[in-house]
Amino acid sequence: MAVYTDVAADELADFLKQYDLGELLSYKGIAEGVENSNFLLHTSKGSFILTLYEKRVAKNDLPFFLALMTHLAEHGINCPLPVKARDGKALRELSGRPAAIITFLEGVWPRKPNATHCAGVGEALAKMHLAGADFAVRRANALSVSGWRPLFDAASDRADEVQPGLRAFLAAELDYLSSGVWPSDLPEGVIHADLFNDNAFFLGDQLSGIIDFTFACNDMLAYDVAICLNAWCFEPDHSFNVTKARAFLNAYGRVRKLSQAEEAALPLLARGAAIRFLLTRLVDWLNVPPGALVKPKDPLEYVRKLRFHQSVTSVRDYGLIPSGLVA
Ligand SMILES: Nc1ncnc2c1ncn2[C@@H]1O[C@H](COP(=O)(O)OP(=O)(O)O)[C@@H](O)[C@H]1O
Ligand SMILES: N[C@@H](CCOP(=O)(O)O)C(=O)O
Repeated sequence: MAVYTDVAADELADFLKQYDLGELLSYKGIAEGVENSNFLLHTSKGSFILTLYEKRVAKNDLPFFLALMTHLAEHGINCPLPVKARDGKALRELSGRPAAIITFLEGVWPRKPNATHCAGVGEALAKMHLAGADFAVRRANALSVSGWRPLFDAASDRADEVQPGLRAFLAAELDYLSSGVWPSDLPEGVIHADLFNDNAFFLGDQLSGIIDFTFACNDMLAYDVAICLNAWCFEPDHSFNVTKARAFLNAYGRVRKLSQAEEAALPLLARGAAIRFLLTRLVDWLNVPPGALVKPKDPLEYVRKLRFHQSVTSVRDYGLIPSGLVA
């Protein structure tokens, strides 16, 4: 459950007076997510999500996220829209945190994703990549290679408390990934960077929309593919599900074809994507703020994923026939 900052009812009612959203009927903290404090609001005009931006989000980046959601929604991507207050501004402050209200998206995220869900996400991710092509605002990825070392430094002293040998494992992988092997010449654009199953909503097997753009940034499009491969294509026992990977990658490729270079880089990008989430989870695991209603996510899940990608040599292992080869 993620509520780091609580909001009192009278404070919220006052806050809502700045909007044209009617009267507050009820609100509650949302028992999901780990990054920000989220509340579901019911007003006389409908349902909305209130987000109070916390820890990892730099205030300067918030206009990027809000403008991106608006841009994507205007380009046919089903995602929440920031709600503007009467003064025309969506970004405000509440309980000492930057805050915004966004529209409520119908659907539920899949607790047990199947290959059809994976295909839906592949298609949506590729459409998002195309829709972001003419988004003019830029935001560098603060959690790419150069951002991993500070996370490691923040957690390394206590890493072995979580799993013996974890510190050395992470140090070796970081050394490898920062030794000049990380790609720099693949197609770039706006990436979601956190399209996990709790950020993709479905009605039945049909994707109804995507949420949570608080890690969105400019980076390699194939890196976003690698993040999803990790998030969607492993089983609860941490084995890789090649059927789901094939469904995801083929659906992505039908909308935006991966180049040969992008395909070839996938194992490396998936290693990077694995260590990025391993490290943020590890830091969070070791630093739960006292009193916060949050269930930190398991960093060790990503150790197993990382080991899998270390053993991959070809996209065939992901269920793909390499481009340029006849089936
Ligand atoms: N626009 C939305 N419509 C419906 N539910 C939402 C919306 N945004 C967030 N939620 C709910 O809040 C939860 C946490 O939101 P999320 O943005 O993932 O959290 P965080 O800000 O911590 O990353 C989601 O899993 C979902 O249940
Ligand atoms: N997806 C991340 C955690 C942050 O995302 P949220 O949407 O759950 O707040 C992970 O799984 O480590």
